[in-house]
Amino acid sequence: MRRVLRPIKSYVRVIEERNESALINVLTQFQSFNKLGGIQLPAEPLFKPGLQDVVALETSISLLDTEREQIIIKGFELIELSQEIDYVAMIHLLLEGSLPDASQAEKVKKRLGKDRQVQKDLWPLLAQLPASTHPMDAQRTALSVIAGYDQNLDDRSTAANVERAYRLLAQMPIITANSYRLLQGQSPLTPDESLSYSANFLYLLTENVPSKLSERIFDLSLLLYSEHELPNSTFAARVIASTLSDMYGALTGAVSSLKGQLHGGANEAVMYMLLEADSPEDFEALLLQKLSQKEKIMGFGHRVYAKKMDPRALIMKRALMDLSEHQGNDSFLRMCEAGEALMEREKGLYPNLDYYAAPVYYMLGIPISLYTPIFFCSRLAGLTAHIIEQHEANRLFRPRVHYTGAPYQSI
Ligand SMILES: CC(=O)SCCNC(=O)CCNC(=O)[C@H](O)C(C)(C)COP(=O)(O)OP(=O)(O)OC[C@H]1O[C@@H](n2cnc3c(N)ncnc32)[C@H](O)[C@@H]1OP(=O)(O)O
Ligand SMILES: O=C([O-])CC(=O)C(=O)O
Repeated sequence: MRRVLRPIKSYVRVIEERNESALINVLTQFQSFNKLGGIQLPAEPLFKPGLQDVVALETSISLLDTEREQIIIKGFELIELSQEIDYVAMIHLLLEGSLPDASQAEKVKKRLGKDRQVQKDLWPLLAQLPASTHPMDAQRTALSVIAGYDQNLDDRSTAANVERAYRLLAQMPIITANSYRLLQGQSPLTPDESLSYSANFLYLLTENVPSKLSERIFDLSLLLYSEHELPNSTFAARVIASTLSDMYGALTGAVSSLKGQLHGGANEAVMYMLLEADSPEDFEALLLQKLSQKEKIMGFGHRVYAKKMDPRALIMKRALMDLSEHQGNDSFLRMCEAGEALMEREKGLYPNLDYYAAPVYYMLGIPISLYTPIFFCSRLAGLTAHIIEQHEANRLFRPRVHYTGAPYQSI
């Protein structure tokens, strides 16, 4: 009897609280009771288009706490972290679970430096890709190739996976920048050992040793992109990892997911849109025209933040202000501000991180088709942590469907 009463009480409570995801959990319990011959309820289809608000898994990595407007990563808040630590410390936090002290930070830096050796066979292979290949597709191809060099591929233990994660974090910036160079018919660059992780990455992307300001802003962008709970790409990676497929396989799925314009691909789309306009007025007219044609405006809206500003966008906006002041050119800043005001007025929508990351990358001199690949390189820290967590406590993902096809008929 107690087993029957407990879900009824929870049902009443969640109805009162209008808590949808809790309601789903309780309905699941009711369904089990149905099966056990307990109380009878009409079968409720547990169907949420796009899995909106569905709690799909347990994680100790991160949470978007929308009520407190906080992005919690391993118990710390991302925006607070962005004022205190660099991207390398974030890698330590995500892979080791704690903020590094000075000697641990030094160790991670050394480890990322040591693991930079990319298999030389990779360059001739990537050079054979058609020149029109998007660098994200080159990233995906490279991941498949380097899987073949992993002597330990079937070892999904945490130790082996952490080792792999560090190696990928060390190599992927080099692979990303050099695959772009190869696609342009240029030869690969060698990393500059004297530079920090982020300065070296930016150097490989632009062929220029960055100023301190550029280095700081680029590092900040990597940190802000590094982890964000369960976006489509992270879910894709965990779904693949849940078959006990390896880290490279899970990451190739994540790259493909991230490439789409509704997700990571938005940062490139934002930049192409900004370049279509010459002035804030011109940009407003462009956005109004797109809205009148029911087009989505890239860089606005978010499944979880919905009608609130992505807190990361605010930090990137400040970075754009700093760069604009330093370079004596505020044309993109003024266009972005005009777009932001217009979208708030017309649609009640606010920018996400991609909206301000795009002009920041442009002003840092980075080629546009590398914006989403950079997002992937940064997100590798979070993605690998999620794949490790999935392999540590695995349950195969295998949901059901709401069938809308024809009913059974005999042939
Ligand atoms: C780092 C990241 O990956 S952040 C996301 C980056 N992606 C983008 O910037 C792409 C543009 N944004 C979007 O397409 C959406 O806001 C998403 C995909 C991010 C979230 O989408 P969902 O949660 O599925 O919301 P959905 O697309 O159903 O939109 C809800 C309503 O807001 C509108 N809306 C949402 N975003 C936008 C937008 N960017 N431009 C115009 N209208 C929008 C929709 O048209 C819809 O309106 P309607 O109810 O009148 O039909
Ligand atoms: O959380 C999401 O759905 C998308 C996003 O902002 C990210 O991956 O950084």
